[in-house]
Amino acid sequence: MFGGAFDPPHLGHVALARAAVQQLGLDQLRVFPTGQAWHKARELSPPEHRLAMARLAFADVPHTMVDGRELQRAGPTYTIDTLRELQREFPQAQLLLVIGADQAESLHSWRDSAEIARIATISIAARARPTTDAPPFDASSLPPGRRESVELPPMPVSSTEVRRLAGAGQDITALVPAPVARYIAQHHLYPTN
Ligand SMILES: Nc1ncnc2c1ncn2[C@@H]1O[C@H](COP(=O)(O)OP(=O)(O)OP(=O)(O)O)[C@@H](O)[C@H]1O
Ligand SMILES: O=C(O)c1ccc[n+]([C@@H]2O[C@H](COP(=O)([O-])O)[C@@H](O)[C@H]2O)c1
Repeated sequence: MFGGAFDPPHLGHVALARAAVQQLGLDQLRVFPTGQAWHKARELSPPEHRLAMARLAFADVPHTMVDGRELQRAGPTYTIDTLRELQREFPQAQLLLVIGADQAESLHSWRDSAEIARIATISIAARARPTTDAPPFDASSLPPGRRESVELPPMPVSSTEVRRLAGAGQDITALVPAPVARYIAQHHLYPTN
């Protein structure tokens, strides 16, 4: 399971997905665009756009599919709900939760985080800090459970930066897959405020 707002999906997400499939030997990676992100201050772009962009972004990643169920669920999105559904659907499967190091730092505050860590192997990818003088991400508060690491060269890209550049009318083609850049332009997403 790899969840995110994907507003928009960028090359860091795609590199992380590829590395996770390869390094963790996954039979399948399911990408879940978040429905209502209770933990984000800003309102996310409409679900249909984030779903369409995720499908474009991850189309060429082996063993990977986009699963839109969190977008259809009423109320705030909780990862534990999705993991419980996956457990019921695939009772024989070993479940892994793929997250960036920034999310690993706050996972202890997610709903039912101890149960998340019991159900799924927490698989953490390194993530560059927004500024070079900031301390490294700290995953010491993770609840007990199985762990994996996903090696990823630091990719200093974020959806925030893509939105900022797009809003300023600047080139985003080095930061997002080409079909996503075209989609953003066609649908006039992220206009300047
Ligand atoms: N550059 C990156 N390197 C490693 N992991 C990343 C990177 N960008 C995002 N992730 C991980 O991908 C998942 C989904 O991230 P999300 O969709 O929130 O992107 P974001 O770039 O952090 O967005 P925003 O800037 O809007 O907060 C999270 O687990 C996050 O840690
Ligand atoms: O379940 C929770 O309480 C919870 C709290 C924060 C984040 N998450 C999930 O973590 C994933 C990455 O979140 P984000 O903020 O990096 O887009 C995404 O799938 C979110 O739904 C989940």
